[in-house]
Amino acid sequence: MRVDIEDLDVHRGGRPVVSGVSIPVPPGTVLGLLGPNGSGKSTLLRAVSGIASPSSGRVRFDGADISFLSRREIARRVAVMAQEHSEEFEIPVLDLVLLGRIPHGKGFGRDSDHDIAIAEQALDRVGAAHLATRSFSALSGGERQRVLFARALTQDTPVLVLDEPTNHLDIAHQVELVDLVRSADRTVLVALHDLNLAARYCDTVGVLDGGRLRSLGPPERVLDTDLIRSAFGVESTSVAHPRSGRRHFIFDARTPEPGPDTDRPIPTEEGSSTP
Ligand SMILES: Nc1ncnc2c1ncn2[C@@H]1O[C@H](COP(=O)(O)OP(=O)(O)OP(=O)(O)O)[C@@H](O)[C@H]1O
Repeated sequence: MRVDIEDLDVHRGGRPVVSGVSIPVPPGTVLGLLGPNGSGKSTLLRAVSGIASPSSGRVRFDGADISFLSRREIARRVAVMAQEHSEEFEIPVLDLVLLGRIPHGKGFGRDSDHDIAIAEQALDRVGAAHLATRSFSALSGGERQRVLFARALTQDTPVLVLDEPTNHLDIAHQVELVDLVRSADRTVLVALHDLNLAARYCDTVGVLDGGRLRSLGPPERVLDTDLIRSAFGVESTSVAHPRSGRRHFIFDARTPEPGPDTDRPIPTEEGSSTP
């Protein structure tokens, strides 16, 4: 399913936090949203999921403006894995994952064998089958994250919205999750802080800064040391990955604030300094 974000403005707390953002996301591609804390990534994703209402502009799923879709119609198109979740549910993991089937159900009633099979398969895919009978509230941060991803997969939507999905995950599970995202054959919008992960897994990256889209395009075109300096305030070195040859960033130091100390050399680990 195609997602189009068109000239979107979103206000929070009476001020604009997303301004004039337009991003076309072709079907089956992965868009990575990058940007410093508070740059508007979550707010943009909330608008794409129909949770936050834009003050102007629109989001379209295959051409349909989501402001004209019912909650159920939206939930059949997009599954959300939010950054913060208040789910201190004392319910078994499998039941939580089965909540993902609600938009497909005909009302309240017993879960069908088909629904249970989909939920179990999703738990298996995220390596959490062994957690099925545990209480969600008793899981670790990374285990919760994987269960919530299983719930999003169980919703079986053409679009996935993931807000920092690798938060809390150890490196093996980070790699596993992004591989799963890539192989899920869905249209994915994902907020990430790890620029190297984004460069490796996203077809397109959009860099937000102060609510505005600063740059949009393939990671190899968008991400460079100048952009990292100006958007994130960090000095970096770009190196070719020894095996893949892909560009990889090593982060060196915060860019000095402009002012009288700007010319001070940046200290390096060895104690020497670079001008
Ligand atoms: N409910 C709210 N009321 C007031 N301001 C809000 C609200 N939600 C978000 N904001 C503000 O909107 C701006 C963008 O926040 P948002 O969470 O979208 O940023 P983000 O890029 O996802 O940040 P992070 O990387 O820290 O998760 C921030 O300045 C934030 O303080």
